[in-house]
Amino acid sequence: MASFTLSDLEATIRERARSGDADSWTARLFAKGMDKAAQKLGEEAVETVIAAVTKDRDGIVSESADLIYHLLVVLGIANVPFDEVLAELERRTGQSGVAEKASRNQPG
Ligand SMILES: N=c1c2ncn([C@@H]3O[C@H](COP(=O)(O)OP(=O)(O)OP(=O)(O)O)[C@@H](O)[C@H]3O)c2ncn1[C@@H]1O[C@H](COP(=O)(O)O)[C@@H](O)[C@H]1O
Repeated sequence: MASFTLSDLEATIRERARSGDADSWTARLFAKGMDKAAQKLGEEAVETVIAAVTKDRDGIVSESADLIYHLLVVLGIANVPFDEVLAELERRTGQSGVAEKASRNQPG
């Protein structure tokens, strides 16, 4: 079980973004802004999908790591703390996804 948490990664991203270092991928993405960061997030999502459908297990692990990192960068640029996403996930516990979807599709 990894001891590294998404909070650790979020803190690193915040620190690297502030650093403005030219050799920091994070700082470069923050400098380029949301459009570029969101584009990278989309690319990593597609690469994760490709790894999944081709049953490339190592690829799924590696592309998921890229995907999650870039999601945290996008959240950082949007000033959304990851804790807010966790709170939303917590709010959803206890309700099945199927029931939630059905409740959204009620007429009126
Ligand atoms: N987890 C990551 C992480 N995952 C992916 N990446 C970078 O994201 C970039 C993705 O670029 P590309 O799309 O060109 O790479 P690719 O997806 O392999 O694409 P292909 O070349 O395969 O098409 C690469 O430069 C990766 O190094 C990351 N960069 C940083 N981090 C974390 O952020 C920390 C700070 O990094 P810096 O900001 O670079 O100091 C690091 O110590 C890590 O903990």
